[in-house]
Amino acid sequence: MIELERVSKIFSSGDTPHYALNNVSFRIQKQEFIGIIGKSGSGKSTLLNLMSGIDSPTNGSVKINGTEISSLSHREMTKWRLKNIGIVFQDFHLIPTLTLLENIILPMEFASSFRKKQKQKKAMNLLESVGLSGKGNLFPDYASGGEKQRAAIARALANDPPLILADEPTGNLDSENAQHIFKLFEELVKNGKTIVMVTHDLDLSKQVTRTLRVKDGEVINTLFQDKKEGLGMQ
Ligand SMILES: Nc1ncnc2c1ncn2[C@@H]1O[C@H](COP(=O)(O)OP(=O)(O)OP(=O)(O)O)[C@@H](O)[C@H]1O
Repeated sequence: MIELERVSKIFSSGDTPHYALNNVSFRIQKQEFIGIIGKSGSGKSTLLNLMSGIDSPTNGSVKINGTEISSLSHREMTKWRLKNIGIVFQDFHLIPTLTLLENIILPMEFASSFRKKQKQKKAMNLLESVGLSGKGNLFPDYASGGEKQRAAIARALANDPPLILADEPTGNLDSENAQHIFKLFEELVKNGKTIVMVTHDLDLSKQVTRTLRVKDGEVINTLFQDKKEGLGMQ
């Protein structure tokens, strides 16, 4: 599903190049639930931004589902991303002037051939699947943090992408809501999605199926989580 080969990302400040990522290679299979962990500034968000095509690598190859995404033009990338990747942010990024339901319909307006009624129905189904039945007419400002994040996840699923990338999706939530979001992700993985989630939450990072640890721009090890036997090094 995801294949990074010798990927580097260099940001230049003045004359000094800064390697946000340095020669990173790994693969992620379909239906894995990956946690990306590491200290602040280690390169986690940069890694996620390269996988989503929000940013492009200085060197190396990023393939998602066989597509070399850095070879896509900006226009092609936008179109491709709408169908292939759902993105969930720590601070939700919901549009405040649209209701939760309208926020979920929005990505379908750009990428779905559904008629208006079908889009509405799909959005209602998604709302129900994230436990927000009856909340579709709420504006984001009147929804709780957990509700906003669930709506943001429903929006990420609107065009049924195979891959969900989430940057600190539980960072603004209390532990109970964080667990709800985590359970929702687990359910999505069971139903065929692949999820890559940056997290600072150690409890959650112990519950995913695999962890990539980023340190100073390098992915230094890969831990497999076997729920019965605990963590084991690959
Ligand atoms: N656009 C940019 N220009 C210059 N430097 C950048 C840019 N984006 C990130 N960096 C630098 O690259 C490094 C990695 O940043 P990144 O945001 O990926 O870290 P992170 O692990 O996600 O941190 P955090 O956990 O605090 O969000 C940092 O040193 C950061 O300052």
